[in-house]
Amino acid sequence: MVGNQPEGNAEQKPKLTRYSKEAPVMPTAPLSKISESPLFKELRESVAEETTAVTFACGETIPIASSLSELEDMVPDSKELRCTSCLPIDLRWDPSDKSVEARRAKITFPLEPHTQGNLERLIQDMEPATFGRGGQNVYDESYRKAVKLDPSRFSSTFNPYELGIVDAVAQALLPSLRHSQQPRAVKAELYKLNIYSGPSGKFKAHVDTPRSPAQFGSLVICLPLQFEGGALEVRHKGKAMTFDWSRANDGSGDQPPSICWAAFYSDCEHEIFEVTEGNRFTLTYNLYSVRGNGQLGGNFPWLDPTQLPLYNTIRDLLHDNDGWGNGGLIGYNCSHVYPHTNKSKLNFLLPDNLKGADMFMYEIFASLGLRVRFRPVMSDLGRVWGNPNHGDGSAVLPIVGLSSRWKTWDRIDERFEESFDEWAGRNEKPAPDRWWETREEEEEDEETTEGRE
Ligand SMILES: O=C(O)CCC(=O)C(=O)O
Ligand SMILES: [Fe+2]
Repeated sequence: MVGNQPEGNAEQKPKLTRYSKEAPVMPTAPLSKISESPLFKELRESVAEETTAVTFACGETIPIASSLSELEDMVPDSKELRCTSCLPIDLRWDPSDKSVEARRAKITFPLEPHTQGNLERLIQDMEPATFGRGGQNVYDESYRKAVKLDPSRFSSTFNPYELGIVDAVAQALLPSLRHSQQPRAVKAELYKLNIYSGPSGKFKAHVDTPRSPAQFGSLVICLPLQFEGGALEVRHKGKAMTFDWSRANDGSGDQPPSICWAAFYSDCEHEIFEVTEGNRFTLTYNLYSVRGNGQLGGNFPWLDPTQLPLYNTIRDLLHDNDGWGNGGLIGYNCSHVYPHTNKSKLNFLLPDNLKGADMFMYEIFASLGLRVRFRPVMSDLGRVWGNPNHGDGSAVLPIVGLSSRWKTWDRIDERFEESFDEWAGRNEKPAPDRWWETREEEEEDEETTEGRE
């Protein structure tokens, strides 16, 4: 993300910094007076601190009442508008054996004792859960041991909207941006039913494959069944959040049976530790950023960037005239991954699909009148050639600010691959001279696609 200095008096008028056309190697930002200043040092340090402090995952536990009257009792104060409990959940599926009666292809959660046999039938009817590796769907029990069912084969009475889960996710992970043109909202789309069974069900560290550039996260709902182990750990920038739902939700302890849920940005690495016993039963949803329905209530939860800790630091830096001269560029490496391989989609969706700290930085820059643009920036190509295998075998393409594994995106934009090859000297064409760039002929386009200040 790049913020140009705002238009101001003649001295502060912005001017774009360019990299020399002759530069054949990876451009690095020229040191300027301003980038060496103590204020800039403070900014770098604060950004590093603040961006790791921003939330990347959230979750909750919702108790299940056995009946409508119990549900009413569980909410003693009628003024309590928040949805704090839910009713039992029915799940029905298409059995592989068509002669199976409908009542035998149905489970109610919390599990009714007479439906134990149905649970076993469901597991039999499910399919091995594959995952994407090197652009292909593979089944490898040493990496992922689970069974899954596609939504075309099951339906359930569970609805994450009714329980306020989607609203909670929107508030925690996708608050609306003041400087976007319209409010944004969250759409949750049912993706799979998964069962991780003991003794060795698991899903080792991975990043979910986004189904579209608008997908910003994943939602996992854990239904009440007895299991041991199987904690979900979500990681981002050296921090980890663990959601351990074993015992918590089957109602066998002091607590009522419950629904547990977690949502996280899709580029965050996560892992399901081994289920040692029982069945860990989850519904997964893809989360998309969509246009909101308006603000008729006048109570839309905008972010107020002026209240963010970094706001003052950046404002002071901009007002520090000594060093800016004819203006300049401030570069900020995004802390999450975006669909950087497709320039038109990147510009079309931004800033609406910005996540966590990136969204805060955008708001700060925009509220200070900076013109914000997004650029994929290459870095450290040696890592691509030197270490083609990373973790689960996928090649790593490091991009400053947009560090990503190839496998994260299903379709790699061909133009991007071509430029990448050119840049890396893999063919005869001259290497592109700039990645951290602004091209004169693109200026008009950018105004219409990105000029959202
Ligand atoms: O079941 C879970 O906790 C998460 C599942 C998961 O990571 C996935 O399906 O990609
Ligand atoms: Fe996942």
